[in-house]
Amino acid sequence: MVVPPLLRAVIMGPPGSGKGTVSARIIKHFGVKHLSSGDLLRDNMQKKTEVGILAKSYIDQGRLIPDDIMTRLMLSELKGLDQYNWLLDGFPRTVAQAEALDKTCQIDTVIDLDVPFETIKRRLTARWIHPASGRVYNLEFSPPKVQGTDDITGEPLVQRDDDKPETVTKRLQAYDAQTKPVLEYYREKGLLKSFSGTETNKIWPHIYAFLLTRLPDVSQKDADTPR
Ligand SMILES: Nc1nc2c(ncn2[C@@H]2O[C@H](COP(=O)(O)OP(=O)(O)O)[C@@H](O)[C@H]2O)c(=O)[nH]1
Ligand SMILES: Nc1ncnc2c1ncn2[C@@H]1O[C@H](COP(=O)(O)OP(=O)(O)O)[C@@H](O)[C@H]1O
Repeated sequence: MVVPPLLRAVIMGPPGSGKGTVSARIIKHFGVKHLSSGDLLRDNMQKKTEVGILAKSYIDQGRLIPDDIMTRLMLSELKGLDQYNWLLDGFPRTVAQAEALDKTCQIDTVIDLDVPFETIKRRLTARWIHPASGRVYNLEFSPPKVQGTDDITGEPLVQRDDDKPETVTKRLQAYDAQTKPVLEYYREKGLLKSFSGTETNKIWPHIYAFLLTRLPDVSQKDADTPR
């Protein structure tokens, strides 16, 4: 029997482009492991670890965490996922990170969410999260069932400090300067698959169809509309 190779995928896109939202749908349908650099950093900040304390000073300014720290953190987490299909979200964000990742494994798919900056700015001010799980809500697009509380645990939702308008502008500048070159890096390797649009619900069916060429849908079989 021929065993298909494990999925080694990355999801990219500017802050607020929907990486977390789309990742949750990918996990639900394709059962892959998800590793989000932002969730991992927020977890470290909440626990006040050495990395967390250091990361906070960068994140609050809308700046990227230095490559060596970020790469060490993510590659050490990835070691535990060796046997699984996985999806990286928020890493790599610089060419140096992408090169370090290439030294440890072979990425085969890069999903790029190409969403205009104007659309994003509006979304981020309405974003609320459940820090413990990384679940994401939006007051207009995907509100919680009960205002201010997580649907699953009933715990309070919070707004991210770095979703303030002035920090969002800095994060978008960092994306342009440091992360756009990563798109080029993967484009040249023939791995980049871009999905353009302003609404996640319109982009998602294309991503779903694309991934279906690689993995079976493991979610409930009777749900014929992929959501
Ligand atoms: N209005 C609107 N909001 C969306 C859409 N897709 C995602 N969002 C919300 O936009 C915010 C950013 O999405 P998120 O998945 O966290 O993006 P990420 O920063 O790339 O991980 C969240 O509050 C989402 O609920 C959409 O199509 N329309
Ligand atoms: N790969 C990375 N390299 C450097 N900094 C990172 C990386 N991933 C996350 N960060 C830091 O954490 C912040 C939040 O990341 P994330 O939650 O992925 O943002 P978003 O979902 O809005 O794109 C970033 O603005 C950045 O400061």
